Amino acid sequence: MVDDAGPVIRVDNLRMRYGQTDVLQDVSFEVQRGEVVALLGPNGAGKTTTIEILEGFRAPSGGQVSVLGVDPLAGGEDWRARVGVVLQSWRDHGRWRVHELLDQLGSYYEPYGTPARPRPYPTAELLERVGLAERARQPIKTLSGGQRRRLDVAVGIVGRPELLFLDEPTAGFDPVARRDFHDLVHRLADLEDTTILLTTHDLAEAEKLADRILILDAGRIVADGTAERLARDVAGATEVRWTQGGQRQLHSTADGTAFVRDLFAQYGTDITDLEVRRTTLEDTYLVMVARSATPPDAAPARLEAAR
Ligand SMILES: Nc1ncnc2c1ncn2[C@@H]1O[C@H](COP(=O)(O)OP(=O)(O)OP(=O)(O)O)[C@@H](O)[C@H]1O
Repeated sequence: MVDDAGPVIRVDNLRMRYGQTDVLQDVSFEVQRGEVVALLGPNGAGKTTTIEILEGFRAPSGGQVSVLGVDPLAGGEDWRARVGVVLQSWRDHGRWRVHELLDQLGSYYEPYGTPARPRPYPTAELLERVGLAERARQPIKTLSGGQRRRLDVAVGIVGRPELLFLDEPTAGFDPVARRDFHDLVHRLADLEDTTILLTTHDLAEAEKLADRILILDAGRIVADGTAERLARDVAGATEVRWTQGGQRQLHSTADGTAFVRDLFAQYGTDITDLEVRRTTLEDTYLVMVARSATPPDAAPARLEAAR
């Protein structure tokens, strides 16, 4: 029985152990319908393992997982048809033409179409969306690395999924392909109400795409919130730099505008070389990951705040 009322993803105290090594330890989070969530973390943090468990490709060692109201290990064909997965590059079927692969995979979704969610995505429209329209008749093995990755994205969304897992989707994309992909994600989320969980090492990309950020480090969730909230928690959301009396000054604050107003009210023309910069997700991420590596009794890591 599929439950559409609750969160699309619910993870409670998820644990994963390979041999003697705990790879995930008490991981808990939820993803609501229509949310775009970025799962970030250093190499080996457990991101792919988490996603593979949510996709039903791996059995966890402990805890509860529910995806679209179903335990992924027990998900049937109708459940799988609602979930899109962008895996590592599509290496089989190299002799097939691009459109043939999408036509073939798309036909599998036909019985699962509804008036509100026609399935599959028409191949021509899909190829247009992922920027492969001109490659439709080309054999897959002749595509470049970035073009294959675009095809991977097309394969992931051909069934017009309600929930889409993207594991490092833009690895190998050129800047134009990356921007097109960002437009596509916004379109899927805004127009098709697709819930998206993605991993990426590109923090600017995560900041641009995600409604919410989860940071996983050494198998534990160390942060969960919007990029703005995490920035405010770690330091001020804004960094203000200026020169006064020949000295360079730096201050982190939650409200850059109010701070700058006060600064000018107090010191007026003594202030020169003013720069106001929002704390980026990269700043926040680096502090969060450094903090989680710090022993509990040591002083917490903080962004530098002079003044
Ligand atoms: N099948 C397996 N058997 C044993 N250990 C594994 C297996 N799969 C993954 N691991 C280990 O689990 C840990 C987490 O791996 P995972 O691939 O989930 O990390 P990740 O966060 O996706 O990393 P990356 O950013 O490098 O892709 C790593 O230490 C990895 O070596």
